[in-house]
Amino acid sequence: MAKEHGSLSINSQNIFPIIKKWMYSDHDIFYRELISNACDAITKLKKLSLIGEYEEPDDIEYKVKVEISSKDKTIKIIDNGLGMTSEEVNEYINQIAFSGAEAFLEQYKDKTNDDQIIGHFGLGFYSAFMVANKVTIDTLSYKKDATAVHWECDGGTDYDMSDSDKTSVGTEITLYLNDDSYEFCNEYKAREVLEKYCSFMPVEIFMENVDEEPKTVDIPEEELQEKDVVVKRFTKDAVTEEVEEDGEKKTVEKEPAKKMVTINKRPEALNDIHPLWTKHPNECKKEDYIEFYHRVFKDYKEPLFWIHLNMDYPFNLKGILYFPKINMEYESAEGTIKLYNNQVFVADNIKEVIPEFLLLLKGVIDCPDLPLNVSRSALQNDGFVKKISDYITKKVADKLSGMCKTDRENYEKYWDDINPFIKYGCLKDEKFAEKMNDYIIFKNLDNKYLTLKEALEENKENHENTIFYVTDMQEQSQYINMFKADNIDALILDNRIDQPFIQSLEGKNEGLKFSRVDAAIDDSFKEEVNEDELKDISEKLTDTFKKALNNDKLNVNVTKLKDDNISSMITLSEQDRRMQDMMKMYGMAGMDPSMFGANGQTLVLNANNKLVDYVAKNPEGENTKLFCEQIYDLALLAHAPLSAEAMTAFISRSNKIMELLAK
Ligand SMILES: Nc1ncnc2c1ncn2[C@@H]1O[C@H](COP(=O)(O)OP(=O)(O)OP(=O)(O)O)[C@@H](O)[C@H]1O
Repeated sequence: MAKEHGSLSINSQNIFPIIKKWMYSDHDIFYRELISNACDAITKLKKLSLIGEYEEPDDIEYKVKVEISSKDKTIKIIDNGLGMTSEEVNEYINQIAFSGAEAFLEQYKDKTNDDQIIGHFGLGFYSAFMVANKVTIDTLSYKKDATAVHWECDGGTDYDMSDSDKTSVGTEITLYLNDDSYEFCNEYKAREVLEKYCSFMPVEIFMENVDEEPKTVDIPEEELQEKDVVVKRFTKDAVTEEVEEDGEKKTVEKEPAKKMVTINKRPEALNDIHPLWTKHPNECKKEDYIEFYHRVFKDYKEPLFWIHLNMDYPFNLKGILYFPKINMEYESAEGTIKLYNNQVFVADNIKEVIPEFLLLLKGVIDCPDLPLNVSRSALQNDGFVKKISDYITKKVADKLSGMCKTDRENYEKYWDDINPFIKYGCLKDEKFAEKMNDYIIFKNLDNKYLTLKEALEENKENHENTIFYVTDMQEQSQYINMFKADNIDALILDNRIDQPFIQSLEGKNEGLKFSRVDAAIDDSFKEEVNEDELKDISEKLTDTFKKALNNDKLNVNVTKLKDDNISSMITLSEQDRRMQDMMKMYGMAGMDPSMFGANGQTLVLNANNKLVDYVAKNPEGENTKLFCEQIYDLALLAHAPLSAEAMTAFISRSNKIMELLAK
C-alpha cells in the first residue's frame, strides 16, 4: 500500500477532553480495553471459522500475549484474532469522529463524571493514549490477499499508515509509555492490573517480561512435550547409599541415573477462561465453589453456602453469591460483589446494579446485557438495571426461604451467622422483607428457634402481643432466671441490628410490643398484695434509700417478689432504654435523659427480702446506710456493668461488710 499520512477525523476539541476526563479515573483501564478488544478479535475469528468463512491453520492456538519491557518502556498486546484491513483501520480507528462523542460531550459537559464512559462510545482503543505518547498498530486481516498494515500516531490528531511486515493473521499494538506511566511496564504492576481486569476473560492471556532471560526448569526426558523449548539435555547421576551388610560396607543404588532436559518454563495463562459461574450448576461440585471462593476473594475462611445464579431469559445473568459469616458487631461488615460483562471485569460493588444489602455478601455477577459502559448516574434510572437488581434480590430470598422450608436444620445452623444480613436486608428492601417475613426466626432461652408467630403463641396466655427479649445473657442473667423460674419465655436479640429490626416489626404489626426482660417486673413474679399494705413500708424505704444514697431523684418501687432471695432489682422502661440507647448511638451519652422525657431507672425493692425488711424497720440503724448502698449496687450490677468509680466503692464496701461479719 502507498504510504498515507492523514488527520484523524476528529478534532482535539472532540476526543481529547473525553480522554482527559477519563484521566481522572483509573489509568490502568487501558489494559482492560485493549485486551478485551484482542479477545473480541479472537472470538470473532473463531466464529468465522465455525461458519466456514475462515480456514484456521491446524496448529492454531488462540491467545493474547502481553509483552512488557521496562528497558524500552513499551507494552505490546498481541492477538491472533481476525486482524484489520487498511479500510477497516480507516473506518474503526481513524474515523472516530462519530456523532456519539459530540452527543456525549453535550450531555455530560457539566458533570465531573469519571465513570466508564469511553467504551460506550467506541473509544476503548484510544484509552491507550492515557498512558502512551505514541501507539502503533501492526495488523494483518484474515481476509484472503489482505496486506498487513502499520499505523502509528503520536497522540496528536495526525496518524501515519504504511505497509507492515507482519506475516501472521492478527493484531499487535505497541504502546510507548509516557513519563508518568512507566509503572505499567513493571512486571508486578502489570500482573496486578491484569489479574484485576482479565482474570476471567474468555481467551488465554500470557504475560512475558521480554527484558528477562526465559526461566528454565529441569524435567525428566519422558515428560517432554512437543511444544517445549529444549535448552539442554543431561544425565542425572544415580543416587547411591553406603550400607553395611554382614559387617561389610556396600554401595547400593537407590535411584538409577536419569535422562533429563532443561526446558524454558512453559508459559502459564494468567486467566481462567471458564470461570465457575459460566458452568451449569449441575456441573459444579462443592469443592469447586469453595476453591473458587478462596481464589477470587482471598478469604481463607469457608463460606457458609452459596447461590448459583443462572438465567438466560428475559435477560442474561450468571453469577455466584457466597454467604460468608457476617458479623456486624465488631468489624464493619463489607463484602465484595464483582461485576463482569462477558467475563470482563467492570468494577466492584456497583450499588446501582446490586441491591445495597447484598454488598455484605461476596460474589461475582456477569451480565452481558448491562449497558455497563454508561455512566453510573444513567444506570440509576435505568428500568432494566432495576429489573436485574430485583431479580437478584428475589433469588436470594428464594434460596433462603427454600432452605428454611426444606432444610430447617441447616438454616438454623447458619442463622446466627446470617441473621444480621437478613435483618439488614429487610430494613433496606421492602420487597425482600415481604418475602422473608415468615422465615425470620428467633432463638429463645432454650436455644430453640421460633418464628414470630410461634413466639407469640408461646407467651399468649398472659402476655398477648408482648415479646420479651434479652440483649445480653450475662448482664441480664438475674432477670433471665426469674423468667425461667416462672416459665416465661424470652428471645435472644443480641445483635446491634436487632434494635432497629424489632422497631420495624412493631411498626408493621399492630399491637406487637417488644419488651426487654429488665424493662419492668412482670406481675407474674409478684405476690398479689393490696396497695395500702405496702404504702407505709414503701414510704419509709424510699426515704431511707434516698437519704443513704444521697439521691433525691431516685425512683423507688416497693413490691413483694415471690423469690425472697432477691433484695432489689433495677428496671428501666423499654421506652426510656431505647431513648438512652439512641442517645448513646448519637454520641450524646452523659446528657441528662430527663431532658428527653426519659426519667431513667427505678430501684425495685423486695419487701419479702429479710435485709430490705431490716432496713425498713431500722432506718437509723448503725449499718443501714451501708446496706442501702450495697443493695443498690447489687441491683445495678445485675442490670449493667458498674462504672469504674462505682466498682471501686462496691469492692471496698464489700470488704468492710466482711470485716463487720468477722467481728
Ligand atoms: N485487536 C483488534 N483486532 C481487530 N480489531 C480491533 C482490535 N482492536 C480494535 N479493533 C477494531 O477497532 C474497533 C474500535 O475499537 P474500540 O476499542 O475503540 O471500540 P469498540 O471495541 O468498538 O468499543 P468498546 O470498547 O466499547 O467495546 C473495534 O470495534 C474493532 O473493530
